[in-house]
Amino acid sequence: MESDAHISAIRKRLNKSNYSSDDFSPEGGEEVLKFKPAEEEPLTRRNSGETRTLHGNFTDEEVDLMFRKLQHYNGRMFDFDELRLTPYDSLLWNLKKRNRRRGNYLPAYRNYDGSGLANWEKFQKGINQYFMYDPDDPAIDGMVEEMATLPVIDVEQKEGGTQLKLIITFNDEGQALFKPMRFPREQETLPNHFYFSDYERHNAEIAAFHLDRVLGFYRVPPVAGRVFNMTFEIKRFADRKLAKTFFISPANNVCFHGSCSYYCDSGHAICGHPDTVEASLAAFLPPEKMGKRKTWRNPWKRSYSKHRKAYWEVYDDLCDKVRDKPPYNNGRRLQDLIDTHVFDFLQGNLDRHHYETFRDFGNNTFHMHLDNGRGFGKSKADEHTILAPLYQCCVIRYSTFMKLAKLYIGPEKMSILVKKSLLRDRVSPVVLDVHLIALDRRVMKILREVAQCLEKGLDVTEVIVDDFF
Ligand SMILES: Nc1ncnc2c1ncn2[C@@H]1O[C@H](COP(=O)(O)OP(=O)(O)OP(=O)(O)O)[C@@H](O)[C@H]1O
Ligand SMILES: [Mn+2]
Repeated sequence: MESDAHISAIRKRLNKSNYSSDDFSPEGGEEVLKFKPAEEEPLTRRNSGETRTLHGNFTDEEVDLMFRKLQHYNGRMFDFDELRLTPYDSLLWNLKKRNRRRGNYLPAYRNYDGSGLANWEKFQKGINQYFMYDPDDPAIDGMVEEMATLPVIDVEQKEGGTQLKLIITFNDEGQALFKPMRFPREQETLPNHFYFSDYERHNAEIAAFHLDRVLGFYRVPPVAGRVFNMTFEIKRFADRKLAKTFFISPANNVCFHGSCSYYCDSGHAICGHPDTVEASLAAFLPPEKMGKRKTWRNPWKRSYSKHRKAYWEVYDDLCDKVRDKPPYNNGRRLQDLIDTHVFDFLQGNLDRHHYETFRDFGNNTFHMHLDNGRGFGKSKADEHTILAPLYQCCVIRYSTFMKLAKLYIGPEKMSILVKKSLLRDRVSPVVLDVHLIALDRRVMKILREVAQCLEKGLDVTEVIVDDFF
């Protein structure tokens, strides 16, 4: 079925012109990016200001001292000289291969024959107890390409949730969750806006998928950007209720607003230019009957009120309670929760009120990172409190620590790796460089929190926990 579409997807993937790698010019062994001066804060200037490295040179004495102490403490686990020479991909591989546990797959897919499946079916079948997808599985890139290109055959509004979302069905019966572009990439979160009243960003959903992949987490369902023709690809397939919300704006653009509990009126419409709109498409997870999910309240959830603070914002002993109770009292889950917050700190996402796991996998499984639309909104400010679980528990997973340490030491930097990954998307540049540079700064800040935990005299093995994940 649809084998032509699959082959053409593969062909397109191999087409190097999709990767505008010309943007990268080697200089001094490090990849640097030329971009116009006058953009943002001064970064490392070279050649009298003409060329600047994409990444800021973020270093911190506390972090450097921590590395020296750790290397002295255990030169095998913390060999930072070796780490500098190890390519990031090799580090990911080395960390992964230490774990011999294979993990279960969703039992409902056991009898699905692998051959003849569409890529989206292979993705669903391939969901593992320890990862949402295998990055080396060609079905994953294939599915991403297909979400960006396959003809649409149906559009539905997704019920529930606060903002408009559509369920898009493609002609191979795969489905994706659609979030539209609301404003240009230059527009940052307004300083007086609460995170819970801010619009979601389609490009944050795309960037989160790539960031998660660079981190070697594989906990975000694949997301693709796509430019939609609102008339032919959305309105044409909409039911009466949705179709009725389409209109032509005074500027002669096609707009629609759908129906939902917050931003679904003509004052908050999604408008095309004149009839096309960018959107993010997240691969659909298996239906409940194939992969039942469990929703967990984040213990470090924010208050979602402009008047109240959450417990953890006032007291710093929440972790004492959390770490003694299931599911965080044994196994991987506390480290997973802290990974979630590391991930959110990097993107600047304050909106992680809940997270989900697959019931079939029990408690010994990864946290799904769905709903990342509220990150990448502020490039200059870092929301330190997103790291509260890290600095209140003083725990970080060893593999996560080593990945961040590598990206701190370089020469590969998170900004460059994420930028390269994002170049593959159709709506590239997915985020502006200022947001990528912020990633490097945040890597340093996470490590500084770890350094401060160690300086408290806590045992290294209690702070940097090696659970082999
Ligand atoms: N890729 C996906 N496949 C299937 N369901 C998904 C996917 N991503 C998210 N969902 C589900 O869709 C629901 C709403 O998604 P999301 O959280 O992005 O919307 P929201 O409007 O921000 O909701 P809320 O306001 O509750 O945060 C969630 O319950 C989630 O379980
Ligand atoms: Mn949400």
